[in-house]
Amino acid sequence: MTNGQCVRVSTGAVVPDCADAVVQVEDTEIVKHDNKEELIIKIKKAPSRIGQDIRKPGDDMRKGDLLFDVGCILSAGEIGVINEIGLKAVAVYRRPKVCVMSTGNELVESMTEEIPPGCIRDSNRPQLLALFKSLGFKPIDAGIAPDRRSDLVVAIKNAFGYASVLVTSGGVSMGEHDLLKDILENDLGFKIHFGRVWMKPGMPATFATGVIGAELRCVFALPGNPVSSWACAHLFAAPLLRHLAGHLKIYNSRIYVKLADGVKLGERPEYKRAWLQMPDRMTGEMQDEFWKTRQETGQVQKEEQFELLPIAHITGGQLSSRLASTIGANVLLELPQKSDGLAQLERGKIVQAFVIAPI
Ligand SMILES: Nc1nc2c(c(=O)[nH]1)N[C@H]1C(S)=C(S)[C@@H](COP(=O)(O)OP(=O)(O)OC[C@H]3O[C@@H](n4cnc5c(N)ncnc54)[C@H](O)[C@@H]3O)O[C@H]1N2
Ligand code: MOO
Repeated sequence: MTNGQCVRVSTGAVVPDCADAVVQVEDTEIVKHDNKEELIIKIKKAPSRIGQDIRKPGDDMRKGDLLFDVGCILSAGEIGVINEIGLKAVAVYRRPKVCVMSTGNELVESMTEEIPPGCIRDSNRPQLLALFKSLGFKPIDAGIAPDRRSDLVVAIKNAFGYASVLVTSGGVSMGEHDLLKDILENDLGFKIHFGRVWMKPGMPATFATGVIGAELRCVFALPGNPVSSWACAHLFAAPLLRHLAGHLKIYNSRIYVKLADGVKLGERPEYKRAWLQMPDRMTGEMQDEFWKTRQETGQVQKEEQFELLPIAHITGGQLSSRLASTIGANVLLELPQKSDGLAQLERGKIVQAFVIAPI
């Protein structure tokens, strides 16, 4: 190629050394050709600068750039980059294993056709197994154990043959069959770090650690009420598992949301299940102001000024037994307990919420 000449290149192809800009084919016109090759090309729109549409080696990343920080999650994009640069091996954390066990004489396998009087289907184990799997951990089904000391001791010891973290549900409140805490402390010699939390649902949530087979073991003994075990798994068990998986950010993201309806406050701080409705688009006037502020100050104004906060709809009845209140929920609203001056929150009030599922 010399002055006044050009060649056709495809996107991504090598540009000849002597060329210093690329013109898009739609900005050119063939003036003359001999049925095999273009002979004269008219450039309708001249390149605006030297180097136009040429990517130089090192434009995407340079030697010495830090691409992945310790504790980062290898999602689709990161895996793409690993392959793009031909990295043959990366050091990763092992997915933590977690055993899930239901306890209770009243429980039967969920697929049982005829449920004997006084029995119920075990829904906690399948929901907790599903939750841990969806979060990227390796859940192990440790079955149903009856409320009998000797059986529970054997079942817990067995579970620790498969994983160092055990999540149980049921048997942690005040009933005569609620043996878990006593067994952990007295039969297994575990230390109970907390055994009651001032929250709803999940007040009897228990966390204990101990040594079995020369290894540190952790137990979350969660309340049997299905929503209680579900909420405590999100709030307590998932952060520990994320920590073991090497995540730097172990807690669920917290965001501000606006209540779609007024809500009465309870005796305990409460995590209500809710789904988020994204607010309507900004009006034209709001948009003008939004962009003007951004241009002038480089700052985005507080979102609530633009009515941009998501609106939280509580998912019907919030009894700890009503597992259907988890259907479609993507946040846990953090509501304070009622106090002398505050018995309810009005519609439109802004509260904080833990994100528990894609919004
Ligand atoms: N006297 C008191 N009673 C209760 C208290 C209290 O402080 N004093 N706390 C209440 C709270 S809060 C909760 S939460 C529950 C938790 O009790 P447990 O953890 O001992 O759970 P269970 O009694 O075993 O079960 C409660 C409830 O949930 C059902 N359940 C249990 N496991 C499953 C399962 N795998 N799948 C589906 N449903 C399950 C069980 O049948 C009971 O109906 O205690 C309150 N009581
Ligand atoms: O705290 Mo319990 O979990 O209300 O039902």
